[in-house]
This record gives sequence, structure tokens and C-alpha cells, in this order.
Amino acid sequence: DTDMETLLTFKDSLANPSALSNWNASISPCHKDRANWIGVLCLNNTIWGLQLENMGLAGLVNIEILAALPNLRTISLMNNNFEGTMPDIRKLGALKALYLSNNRFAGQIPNDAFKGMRSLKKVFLANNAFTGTIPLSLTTLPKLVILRLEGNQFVGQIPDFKHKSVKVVNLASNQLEGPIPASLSKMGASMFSGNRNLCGQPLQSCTFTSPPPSPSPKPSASPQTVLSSLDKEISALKIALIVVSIMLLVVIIAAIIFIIPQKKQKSKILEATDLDDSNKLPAYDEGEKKVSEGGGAMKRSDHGKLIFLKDDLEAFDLQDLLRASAEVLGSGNFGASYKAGILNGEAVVVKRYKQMNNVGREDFHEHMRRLGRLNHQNLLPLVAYYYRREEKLLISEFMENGSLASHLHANHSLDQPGLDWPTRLKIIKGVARGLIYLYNELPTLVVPHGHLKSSNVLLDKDLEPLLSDYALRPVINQEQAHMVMTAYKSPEHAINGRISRKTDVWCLGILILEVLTGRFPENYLTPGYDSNTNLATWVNEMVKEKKSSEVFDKEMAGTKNSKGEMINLLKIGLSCCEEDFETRPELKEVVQKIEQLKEGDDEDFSSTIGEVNAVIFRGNMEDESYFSLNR
Ligand SMILES: Nc1ncnc2c1ncn2[C@@H]1O[C@H](COP(=O)(O)OP(=O)(O)OP(=O)(O)O)[C@@H](O)[C@H]1O
Repeated sequence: DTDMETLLTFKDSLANPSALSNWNASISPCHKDRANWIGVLCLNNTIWGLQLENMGLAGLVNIEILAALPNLRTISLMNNNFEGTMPDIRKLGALKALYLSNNRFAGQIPNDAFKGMRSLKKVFLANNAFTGTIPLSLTTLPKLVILRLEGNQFVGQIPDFKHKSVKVVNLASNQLEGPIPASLSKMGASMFSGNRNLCGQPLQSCTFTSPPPSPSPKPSASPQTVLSSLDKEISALKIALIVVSIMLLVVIIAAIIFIIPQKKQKSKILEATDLDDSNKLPAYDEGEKKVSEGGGAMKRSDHGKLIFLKDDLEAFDLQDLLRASAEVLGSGNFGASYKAGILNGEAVVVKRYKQMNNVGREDFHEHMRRLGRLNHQNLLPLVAYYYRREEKLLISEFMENGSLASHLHANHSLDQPGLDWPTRLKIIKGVARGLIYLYNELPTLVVPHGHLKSSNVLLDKDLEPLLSDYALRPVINQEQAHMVMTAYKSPEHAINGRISRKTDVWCLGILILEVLTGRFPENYLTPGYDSNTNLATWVNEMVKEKKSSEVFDKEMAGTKNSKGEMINLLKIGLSCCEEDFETRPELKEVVQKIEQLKEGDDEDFSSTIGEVNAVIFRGNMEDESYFSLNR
């Protein structure tokens, strides 16, 4: 009720709240995790976010009112016409994300406007009319990850950002001048473009017209003074060493008394779940074995708990998992995956993640609960998870048809023929549906999937695709994400140092080309993006060199009468791989186009390959935009 009152007060404070028409007292804003009111994000009957975007809201906004919502973590007012000065947010100390871009906020932001905002990770103030210098309190936010100030009128020098957490600071199109501080020198040059006079890495180095004044020479000291000051320094060093040794001794004694007995208990769990550096449990070394072998001394109470997200599957516990026969499925960027047969005969997959240890326990639980609520036929449901600070286990159902990658790239036989065209199109359609579902359900994530690739598209018994490893970016260590996640292999990350909601579109494009060509995207084998090893570059080159007969996978059957659809899908794939993400289509647009493709009938491909190529050439010649889009 209080939350409702707060929101109604907020609505009344707005000049034209007509878009919030269903905000009224007849129904509460949230029912469990579902929102009854537009733009409200709910969790367990409480409000954790407001997403009032593109609503034509205008006038002044009093964000302070929202401080009465105890669980509010994210506020977005983007793409409206709000005006006035920077809203005062300091009473919302738990806020994690503030999105105010694309409004008409103006004027100088006070230096202490962000003081004490210890949880703030994302600050989007882009494309407003802010003036004056960049507020210093922004530079001291301990958790800041993304700051977007582009398209304002900030003046003066860029201050130094103190915390390593900062990954993106976009300052383009302001009136800033002077040297770029070392803390930001690794960002892409586009982050600083369109300013008055900035210099230093990653832009051109600063040239000073007059050399800085040289310090006045110190009078030289006599040998006696030098020796006596050296003496003093040495005795100060001795004292410091003695103090440090005593402190160390105390710490070691305390460790022996308190910590080691506790550690012994914990290590029993470690014995059960730890892999060595080679990413294999010792018990897994000889293929299929009992996981608990060698760990027989474990008591039931010693195990950590598996936390189940789907009630119907709560049929086993960690001990069952550890006892189960298990088989290594493979080892990816994040860690290894195991297939484990549990008591009721069903198989589950346990995947170990080592790059999730920066995220706090509560944030991790909250994110897992969020993922557990997702429900779509093209998403692999997360069944359960296990939390330990250094390592996490995520448990999902085993998909008997393996991954799309294994179907596309394994050697085919009569028993396991390659996928035919109707099946490949069905898979792409399912992937597109799963993706758009993620986009709709996770509106606040920058990349709702983030790790889309063919080994993360699993196939059920009917070859229906299910996406896996989705929406993990918020819990993956930021400093490792760029090494392991496919989103970070996109051109925009290489060029602009950023990823966006269009980055999954790029990954989808690569996946489409992989499905059509049967070629493995080599660019995923190296860190970062390299246009030379990019599949889209290869396809474009082949078409330009009139070698398009080699573009489509020769093992793809069932292509007769489908050439138009195949070419259309190839074009969709290439448009998704557009390097400039501004001109790349939105996911919604791509999914609509994919949905319109028909699945064709089942005849032999070889007889039509010539025709297909002829149509590709004709299509390209006729469609000017085809090449210009995919230069
Ligand atoms: N639920 C599942 N059912 C069947 N096979 C699976 C399942 N989950 C993963 N696999 C398969 O196990 C293998 C290893 O998967 P894993 O997710 O560990 O690595 P990856 O997808 O290759 O890389 P990354 O760690 O970057 O996601 C892959 O071939 C994958 O397709």
C-alpha cells in the first residue's frame, strides 16, 4: 500500500502523466513478480525498478519522492521530454542504475550530486543539455561500470576516475578539453570524439607550447647530513619490519586457532566439487565413474545446498549429484560441463563457472531467481544452482540431441545425417523466438543473451532449439567477460569499446551464416574481433568473387524450391553482421523477417545449387543496398 501511495504521489507530481493511465488505486502495482502497472518492474510484490521510457513525459521530475520505495534499484526515464536541472537522487542510496538519457535536462550538475551513491553502477545522462564541469562525485563512485555523458555541453578537463570497476565512459560530443586521464586511456577513441580540444591516449598525444617550469635545484647536502638521514631511514625501516613481523605472527596464531578447523569442514565440500586446473574432476579422468569416489568420508550435512528454481524437479540434492555417474560433455570458456544421471533416471547437466566470483551472494541469488522465472520453449530452463564464493554450478536438463554446433561440424554418417534446410530454418526461427523473449523479459540487460553461439543452442528430441548460457553478463566478472563471452567479440566492442542491445543481433547474424554455410566461425577462437576471420567477411568475399556456389553448406539437403528463402536468410544474416551497429537492424525487425520465411520441402540440394547461385548474383546486382550494407 505504501508503495502504491508513493507511486501515485509520483504520478501526481508529473506535468502530463497521461501515459500512466493504469496507475490507479483499484489494483496494486505488483502481483508477485508480475507488474499490473505500466513501466513498473516487480519482484516478490515489491517494486525494484521503474522503466518509464518513450512515454512522452515532460516537465520537472521529483525523483526524491521515490526514495520511499525501499527496494527500488533502477530508474529509467529515457527518451522523454523531462526538463529542469539534474534530479536529486542522493536519498536513493541503494540505486544501482539511473537512466536519464535523451531528455531535456539542463544546467550545471553540482559536484556532490552523486555523493554517497555506493551501489550506483550505471549512469546514463547522454543527450541532454547539461553544462559546466563533470561532477567530481561521479569519479568516486565505487561500483560505477558505465557512464554515458555524450551529447551534452560539459566543459573543462576530464577528471580522473578512481575506481577500476569503470568499463565505459562515453564523453563524445561535449566541449571538453585538455589531457585524457590515464584511467580512461584504454577506451575507444569514439568515446572522446566531437570535443573542443582533447588530447592524449587514445587520441593524439598532447603537445605543450611552453615546457612545464623546471623545479628549482635543491641546495646540495653535505656528506654528514646525507649519512645521518640515511641512518634515520634505516632505523625507521627496522622498527617497521619488527612491527610487521609481530602482526604477522599474531595473524598466523589466530588462523591456527580459528580458521583452520572451519576450513577443514569446508574442504570436504571442495573435495566433492573441485576440479583441478585441467578442468577435470579426478574421478572423471577415466571417462564414466562415480563422482563421489574418493570423497566417501563426506557427511550429508557437509554438502552445500543446491537451490532449486523449478519445484517440479526438486528430486535430488547435491549428494545425489556427487554420487551419480557422470560424463564430461566438454570444456568451454567458462568451465567444464558434465552429464550426471540422477536417481529417478533423468540426466542433468552440471556446468561449472569460475568467472563469477566478483558477484555478491545476494546479487547472485537475485539474478538466478530472475533466470529461474523465465519460461519459453526455446530457452533451456535453469533447474538449480549451487553457490560458493569461488565457484558456481548451474544445473539444467540434458538435451539428448546435443548442440547445434555438434550437428553442423561433426562428421556425418547415414545414422547421423547433416541437418536439412527445413530443420535449419526451424532452428533459426526457434533461436529468434527465444532471443526476442529474452529481450522482452529482461529489458534492463544491455545484452540479454550475451553468449549466443552454436554450442549454446541445444536441440531436444524433435530438434527444437533451446538457448543456453543466456543472460549471464550481470554475474560474470567484468574483467574476464571480454575474454570469454561472444558479445565481446563483436565489432562494436573492438571499435567503440562497448556492447549494446544490438550486439546479440550480431551474434545471431554469425549464427545464421554458420547454419547456412556449415563453416565454423573462426573469429570465436581468438579474443576480440578481427574482420579477416569474420564469417560475414568471407561470405561477402565469396559472393564478390563469384564463388557463391561455395557459400551454402553442401551437406544441406531439402533445398529444392527454397532458394528464395535461403537467399533471404543469407541477406538477413549479413545485415545482422553489419559492422556499424547504428545501421544494424533491431532484433525485433530481424525476427519479423525470419518469421516470414517459409520452410520449403524436402528435395535434393545438389540439383539446385547452380540456380541458387544465379539468384544470389541477380539478387545482389538488383539490390544496391546489399553491398553497401555489408562493406
Ligand atoms: N544441457 C545440455 N544438454 C546437452 N549437451 C549440453 C548441455 N549443456 C552443454 N552441452 C554441451 O556440452 C559441451 C560443453 O558445453 P559448455 O557449455 O561447457 O561449453 P561451450 O558451450 O562449448 O563453451 P562456453 O563455456 O563458452 O559456453 C558443448 O558441446 C555443449 O553443447
